[in-house]
Amino acid sequence: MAWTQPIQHEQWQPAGQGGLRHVAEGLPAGDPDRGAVLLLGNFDGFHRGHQALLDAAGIIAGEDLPLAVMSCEPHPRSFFCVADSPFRLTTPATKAHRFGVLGLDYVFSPTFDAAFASLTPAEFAHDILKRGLGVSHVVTGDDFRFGRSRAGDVGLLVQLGRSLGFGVTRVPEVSANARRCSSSQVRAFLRAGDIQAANAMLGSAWTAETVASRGQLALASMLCRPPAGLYLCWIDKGTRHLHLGADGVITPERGTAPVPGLLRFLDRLA
Ligand SMILES: Cc1cc2nc3c(=O)[nH]c(=O)nc-3n(C[C@H](O)[C@H](O)[C@H](O)COP(=O)(O)O)c2cc1C
Ligand SMILES: Nc1ncnc2c1ncn2[C@@H]1O[C@H](COP(=O)(O)OP(=O)(O)OP(=O)(O)O)[C@@H](O)[C@H]1O
Repeated sequence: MAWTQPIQHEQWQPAGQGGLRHVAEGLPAGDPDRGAVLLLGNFDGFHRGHQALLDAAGIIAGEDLPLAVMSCEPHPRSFFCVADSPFRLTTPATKAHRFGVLGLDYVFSPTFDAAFASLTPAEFAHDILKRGLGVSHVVTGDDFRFGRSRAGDVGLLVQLGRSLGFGVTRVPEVSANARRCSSSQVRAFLRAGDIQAANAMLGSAWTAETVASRGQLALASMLCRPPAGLYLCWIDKGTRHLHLGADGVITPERGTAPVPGLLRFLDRLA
């Protein structure tokens, strides 16, 4: 699929209807999705660093092995309450939609709660990756941390994989314009209104979910919010000039208000 195209015309489907399999706890013995190559991380907004992990995983999986991604809900940042304002790049629905478009076989989406957060690195590797999902291989970046208090790093994961019988691939850092690609940096660009820089790091236009709110159209409340202003957006089948208010309400410069769905931010005009 042409990931680098700025606008993708795939059909929007609400959460749970995209055909992507959601695995919350584990896969039963004999399940065809056991033995997958699994990307490890949060993957909020699928940026170019994440794409590099997917490319590496695709090569390992080839034609034979299932390809999957781990992405917890809620986002660990929400669980640990480290965010004082909406920060997410994707709603659960747009995230699932993106994973479906990328051709993954399933998303492992455990509930990130106190019990999950307190798993030790060894418990995560043994109970979740090996026994629960039966992975054959996992793929991470160089800074992946896991387990209680972020105690596990990629070196430990390699050791655990060796003793438990799954492979580990560490993908080198991917940068854009001399900055490490990261969801945090994309959020910072969006909050500064630098849509082009955010999109360069994402590798495609930031795709936000819009919802009906008190008779108006608004950005989904969990989403990171660019500053109030006029934006060039792609919606449905064409570009529109849309005002974004400080409260997240979206109004068209002219014409009828768009209906709730996907809004792709292309540039900030004013
Ligand atoms: C099983 C498991 C347990 C985790 N436990 C913690 C934890 O106790 N504290 C923590 O800060 N991160 C923990 N993490 C890491 C978080 O998923 C997340 O990567 C981390 O909070 C940093 O998020 P950030 O990379 O978005 O800053 C755990 C991850 C896994 C897979
Ligand atoms: N620029 C990058 N290059 C290579 N791997 C990356 C890069 N960014 C993230 N990864 C890897 O992708 C996986 C998912 O990472 P994660 O969801 O934490 O993304 P992130 O962009 O680092 O997010 P945040 O900025 O919120 O911490 C992890 O294994 C991580 O190491």
